[in-house]
Amino acid sequence: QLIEGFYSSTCPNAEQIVSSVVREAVSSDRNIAAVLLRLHFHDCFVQGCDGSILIDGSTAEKHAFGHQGVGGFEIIERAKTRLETVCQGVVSCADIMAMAARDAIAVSNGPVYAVSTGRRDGRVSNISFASDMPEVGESIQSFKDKFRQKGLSEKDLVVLNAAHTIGTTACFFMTERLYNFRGSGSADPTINPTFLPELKAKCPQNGDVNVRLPIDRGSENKFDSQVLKNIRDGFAVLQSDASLYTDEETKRVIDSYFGFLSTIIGPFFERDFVESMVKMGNIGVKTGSEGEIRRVCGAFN
Ligand code: HEM
Ligand SMILES: [Ca+2]
Ligand SMILES: [Ca+2]
Repeated sequence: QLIEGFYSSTCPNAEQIVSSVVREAVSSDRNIAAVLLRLHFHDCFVQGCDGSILIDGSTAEKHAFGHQGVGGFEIIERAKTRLETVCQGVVSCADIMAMAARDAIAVSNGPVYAVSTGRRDGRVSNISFASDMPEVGESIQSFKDKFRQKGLSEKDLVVLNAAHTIGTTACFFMTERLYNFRGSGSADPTINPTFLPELKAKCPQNGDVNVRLPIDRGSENKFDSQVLKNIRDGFAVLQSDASLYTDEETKRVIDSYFGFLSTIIGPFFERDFVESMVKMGNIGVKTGSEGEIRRVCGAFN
């Protein structure tokens, strides 16, 4: 139901406005690209891609534990404010996030693609509705189930997790993996032994959990398939990423991008990523007369 260029007559500059807001934000802080990409994912996984995550208030969804560390709200609001001055009440906050994620990928040297629009903003945002968010320490089976519930395959699971090719994580998400993996009292055995001391040095036990480290070692600002190589070689930073190589099915997906013929006949990571992003951007969308077009992204009308 979404279409490319939904705003081409009602707000012809919509995409350009979002893109310039994203570019400005990224030029003052590179990591904003990753933040915006993650924001769209977190929006889509709870109540669909409907802006539910943007609502302010103490009982709102954004405060759910599953959304820990999510940000970029002020960038979306800035784009919304500019859009309201040129086309009042036309562009949804849900679409702004989808466009911003697309632009964030592009500015990180990732694939450029047309984003479909026409999403409307939801009227529900509740702190207790975020249980669909996958959390870093869950099992691979649980990740498969949670993606499957959203209509996403094992391949989508792998390819979308490769969004971790850009961005950072707080040590907060590393503690269990480094010091008490699944209750073992020691580190995740899949961590390459040459990498473990490096990770432990960055995130010492009982150290500051707010310290951040790149998720894609050596390539955190570039949108590429390095993250999949890192996962294969034991250089995954997040436990959830590492778990993708502990399962036959998801392992096969990762390996498929490095096969002998993959550079010639595919599969091609960037093309597959776009395909999966488009699927993710369609989760539970509200269209037509459903929902509303918010005046500000942080509040219902
Ligand atoms: C099993 C699924 C996933 C899990 C468990 C997971 C977990 C995490 C965690 C723990 C972080 C660190 C957050 C922080 O410290 O602020 C993170 C960051 C990130 N995630 Fe995921 N993630 C998953 C899937 C995805 C997907 C599908 C996308 C997008 C398509 C995505 C995009 C990102 C990005 C771009 C960052 C970096 C954010 C930043 O630099 O602030 N993730 N993820
Ligand atoms: Ca949502
Ligand atoms: Ca990278």
